[in-house]
Amino acid sequence: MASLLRRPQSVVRSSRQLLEAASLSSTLALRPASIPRPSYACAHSRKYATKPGKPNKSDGKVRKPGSTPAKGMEHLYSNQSPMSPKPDSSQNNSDGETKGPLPGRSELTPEEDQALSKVFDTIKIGMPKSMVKDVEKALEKLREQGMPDELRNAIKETSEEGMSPSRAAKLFRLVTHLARQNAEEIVAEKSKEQKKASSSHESSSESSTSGKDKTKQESSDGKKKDSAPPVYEFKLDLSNILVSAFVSYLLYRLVVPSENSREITWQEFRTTFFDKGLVENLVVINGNRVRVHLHRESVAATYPESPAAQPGFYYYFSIGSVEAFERRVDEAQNDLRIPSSERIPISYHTEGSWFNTVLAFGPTLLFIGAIFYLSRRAAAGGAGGQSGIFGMGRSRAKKFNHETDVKVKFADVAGADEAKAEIMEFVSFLKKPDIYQKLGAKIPRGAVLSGPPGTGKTLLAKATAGESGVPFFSVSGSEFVEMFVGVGPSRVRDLFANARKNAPCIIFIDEIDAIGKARAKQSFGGGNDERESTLNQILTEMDGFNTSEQVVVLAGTNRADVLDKALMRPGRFDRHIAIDRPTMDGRKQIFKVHLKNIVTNEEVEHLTGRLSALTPGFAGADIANCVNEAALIAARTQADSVVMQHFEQAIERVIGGLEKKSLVLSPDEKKTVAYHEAGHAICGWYFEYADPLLKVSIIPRGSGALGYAQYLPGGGRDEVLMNVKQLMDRMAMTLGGRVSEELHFDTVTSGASDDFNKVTRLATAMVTKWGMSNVGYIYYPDSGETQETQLQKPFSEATAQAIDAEVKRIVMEAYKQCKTLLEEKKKEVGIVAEELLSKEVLSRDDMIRLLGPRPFPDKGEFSKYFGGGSKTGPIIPPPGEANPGVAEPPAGGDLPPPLGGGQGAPAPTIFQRQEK
Ligand SMILES: Nc1ncnc2c1ncn2[C@@H]1O[C@H](COP(=O)(O)OP(=O)(O)OP(=O)(O)O)[C@@H](O)[C@H]1O
Repeated sequence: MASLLRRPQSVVRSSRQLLEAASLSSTLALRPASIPRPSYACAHSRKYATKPGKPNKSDGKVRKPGSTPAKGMEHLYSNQSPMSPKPDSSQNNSDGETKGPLPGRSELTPEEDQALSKVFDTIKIGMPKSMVKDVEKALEKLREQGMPDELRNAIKETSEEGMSPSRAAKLFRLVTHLARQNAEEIVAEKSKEQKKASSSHESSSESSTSGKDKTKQESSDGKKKDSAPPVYEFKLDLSNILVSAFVSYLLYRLVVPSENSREITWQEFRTTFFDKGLVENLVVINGNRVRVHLHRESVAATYPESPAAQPGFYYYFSIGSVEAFERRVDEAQNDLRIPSSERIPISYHTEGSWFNTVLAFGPTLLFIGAIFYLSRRAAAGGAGGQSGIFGMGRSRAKKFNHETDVKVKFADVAGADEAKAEIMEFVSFLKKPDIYQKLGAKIPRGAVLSGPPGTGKTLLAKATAGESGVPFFSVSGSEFVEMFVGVGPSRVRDLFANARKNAPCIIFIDEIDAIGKARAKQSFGGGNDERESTLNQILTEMDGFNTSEQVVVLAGTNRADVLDKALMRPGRFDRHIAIDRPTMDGRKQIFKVHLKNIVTNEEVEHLTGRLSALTPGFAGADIANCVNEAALIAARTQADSVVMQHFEQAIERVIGGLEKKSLVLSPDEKKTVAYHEAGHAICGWYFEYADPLLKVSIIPRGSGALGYAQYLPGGGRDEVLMNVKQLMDRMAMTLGGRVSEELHFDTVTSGASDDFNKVTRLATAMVTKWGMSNVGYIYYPDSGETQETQLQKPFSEATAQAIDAEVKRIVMEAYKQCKTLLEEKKKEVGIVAEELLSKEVLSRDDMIRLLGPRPFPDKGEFSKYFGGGSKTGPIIPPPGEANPGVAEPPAGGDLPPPLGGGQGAPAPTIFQRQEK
């Protein structure tokens, strides 16, 4: 014990901290853990102090009043344990107090006494006085009754041979026992004192009547004390001290390596111990370290102050190799002429600390643990363990519950009436399969919904699930593809297995082209095997359904043309539902759907009509975005409701891109842009078949557009066909910008490149696709349009030259047409350009004001929504348009092609800035 306590200062320090922490703890919940049982008993005895229970004199045991020990715990409070003192009358005085060490114990040695005092002194610093008293009492008790031999031996053993789990457990048991015994005695003493005090009290009250009142008062005080809730007072007893010190020591030993050894050099070893004959033997540990065992008595005599005199203390030194060490020891012994019979014995040991052992086996154990855990997880997941390692093969499909998640109904999908009608059949099949089955009809397996992005394919699939009230599994084609081989097919299997379990249900595979692309005839390098096997698995699964299984597979794609033929055959995706960009009426409906959530006071019919006329070529997603954008603009300007102007700004922004406030043009540049745009505007105004002009602007927008003129193709009608006259007028109008520059300036700029691109595309299409030239009635696909044209042109060199010549001729014709007009209308161009320079934006009403009404009647519903007296004035950009939170929309050049399946889109003529 002495050596244990004497050694590290830090043991003392840490034990003190532990005690302080325990004493400061105020919550009762924490106490049972930090306060050992004897203290708890103390508290209880105090509670009943005014009326103590009668101690059982017959067995001399001290017990908590009113309590009997629990079954099996009797020995805890008996004196029968091996460490308990045997009742011995010779050692008890009349008060029953013990004198001298108890049996099984021996007195503290002076060193132990000194070390303990040191520990207790440190503990006492800063402690409340009442506690200091207890600490002193505890030490006094230990001095009086001595240290149990068993404990002393265990400590000695530990300090000599090191700590081991069994020794730690033994020490802990012995120390706690000692502490408990000590506490019991203190409790007994206290109760005795209290008993004495109360009896003397009674006698004094009997003898003196004058003291009656006082006694009453005191007894009432006592009652008060009794009735008051028991307040626990922390008492520091020996058990606290010892247990805390011991726990601290254990912790300390675990964290800090043992200090009962010290490294020395060979020279020190030799001069201090070896040459003086103090070495008993040497132990080589692990071939790299030598532990020096000394003759303790001789060391104590030679160096009384040295720690080496203490048992369990060792010096050690490091060695390079065992051979070199042995040679050195031999040489040293030879020098000292030690006879071979008396030479110092050297033994060899291999030692490994717990920590090293754990460290050595740690990675292996971790690895085994990880494998075990992952294999269990893999086994647990997936159908029949098919999910593969780490659950990788499990399907990533999200399951939407029809009751909670899928709230979409067909009413939410506007404008896709044909597609809705087609898909409705699936709904009735899922709802009432009997109608079909009783007639022997086989139900379609699935449908591919194809169309441009944002046209509502996913929405339609969700609506199908919502209407039929079945679960909906949504997964993207790309989620099947992983870097591991076999994961794709495994996920497909899992998805279909899940779907079968949840039948009737709908599986929706979005972007199926990611896996459903036509399998290559010959594969270069075989890189697509995984994708193909995933596709094969889908084919197999879809074949595998029997006719009564109510699982419908819907797929969405933007590229139905690239899908594998096998996927589209009857029995798999039987139905092919094309969803195109909405028509004017469709857009109206979609606007109505999305306007439901918007606060606006505009008349809905007029608003939706005008907006749908303004947005040809917009898909449902674009419309949803426009409506939201308008609401954002309105919010930014702190308007109470969203008005037409906000919607138009939103559309303009989507078409033309974000306004570029930061781009400041020089006056010359601005003038060029104004005349360029005025050229377009005049052409649009005076060509009979040109698209009616909506707006001209010279505010820079988007990526590189310095100004633009916006037209309404087909006058707001959905144009299905375009004739040569319309095409020529459109091309001439597109060239109006450059021609105007030529006519008004002595040089031209690079701003017309986008116009030339459009004109060339139109002229080429007229020659190669629409049979409108001398080349003839031939269709030449664009390069890359089909697999064949990817590598070679579908026409000869001579035809190529002829095509070039024809394209050039058509463009030149359009140029001439434009030049003739603009030369004639040079004055009007000037008027519009100057107005543009002052106002920056001109609307149709401004044009009417400047040029008079357009000389040709407007087509379609144009005049209904854009006729004179339009409800809106020119669109003035709101202050601070720049909105960093909204993604920049595509530039005008990225708009849908001018002629895409009969849908003429409003490609504004854009004055392009030269890209560096
Ligand atoms: N016909 C429509 N009626 C109402 N809203 C629509 C319509 N079409 C599209 N939308 C809106 O556009 C959003 C996007 O549509 P959806 O995700 O269905 O497009 P998609 O065709 O699946 O696109 P992608 O091909 O890129 O996957 C919808 O959430 C909806 O707000």
